[in-house]
Amino acid sequence: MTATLVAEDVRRSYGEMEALAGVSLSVDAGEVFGLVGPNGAGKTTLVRALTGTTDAEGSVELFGADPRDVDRERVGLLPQAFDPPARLTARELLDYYAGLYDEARDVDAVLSDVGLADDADTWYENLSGGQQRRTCVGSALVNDPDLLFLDEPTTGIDPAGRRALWDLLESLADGGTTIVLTTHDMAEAHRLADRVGLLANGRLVAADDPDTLVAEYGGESRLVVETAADPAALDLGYPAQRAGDSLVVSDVAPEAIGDVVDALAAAGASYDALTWSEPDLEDVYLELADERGTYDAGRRKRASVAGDAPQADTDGAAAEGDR
Ligand SMILES: Nc1ncnc2c1ncn2[C@@H]1O[C@H](COP(=O)(O)OP(=O)(O)OP(=O)(O)O)[C@@H](O)[C@H]1O
Repeated sequence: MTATLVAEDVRRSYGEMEALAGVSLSVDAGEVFGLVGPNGAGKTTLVRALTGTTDAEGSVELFGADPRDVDRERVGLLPQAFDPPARLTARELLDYYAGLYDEARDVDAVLSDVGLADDADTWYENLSGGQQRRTCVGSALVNDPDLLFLDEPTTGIDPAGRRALWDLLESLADGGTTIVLTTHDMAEAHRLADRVGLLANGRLVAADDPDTLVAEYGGESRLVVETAADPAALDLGYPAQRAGDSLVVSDVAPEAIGDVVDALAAAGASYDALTWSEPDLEDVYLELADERGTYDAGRRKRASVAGDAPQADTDGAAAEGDR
């Protein structure tokens, strides 16, 4: 497989602040690479370094060349912050961007791809936030790029529109387009990305296919039982800890849920609800981005303000019950 993008030891500081602390990354032709990480982790700075729109140390090559020397017909970029002229219609804006390229796609086809066929003649300023974002996505597609950078493309887009955009990105990837996508939506990253990279404090702390990341870092399945019962008085056969109004029972396989129900019945413990969930990419994110502590601490603080502090437990997973 040929690498479309190769970055080595990319560093970028703003004054004393090290936004990128040495990121190395390779993305193959036709691959979709999802970049996730907390606010301020450096995702946008990395996209800018990879596209040559900010100066950075280290080396970046797109199609074997410096990003600033690459034929711009081959690259599409949707920046996170994009503020096109407000008094142009969606069609006029895409016409304008299409005019910057020697070979552009048919603008009506792009408008249709991003779900704007019916609103194409509305001024940008009169489009809703989600429609504006669709217009911006369209502007990154007009040159039919071989390599597409999308910095939070679905922010503000409604669920149906988001899924339509996912379908569009999947069809582009199926057609061979290489895509680098940043997102805070873990379902989006899992669905679209062949590999997900997690950036934290300017460092890529993991990069792998989503299922491998979940298996490696997602932790155990959880059975959340809404009950006042004391776990010490139950013989559940699985580790259980209290989290607010619930017991979180770990590592119960779906076929063993009945055993837990039987154990609750045997102890005469009543419960209001029972929810089983598998770990997912969000658990990986919380684990690797070191956000689990922040999340739980926030919950403990809110609960104690409400006078109902969840009981702290040994591994800090006190409040996982209602995720
Ligand atoms: N132009 C700039 N001048 C000074 N500091 C900057 C600049 N751009 C980014 N930073 C800082 O660099 C760090 C990384 O920012 P960046 O925008 O890359 O994060 P991000 O992961 O994209 O965040 P978000 O998820 O909020 O979009 C932050 O601390 C930010 O304040």
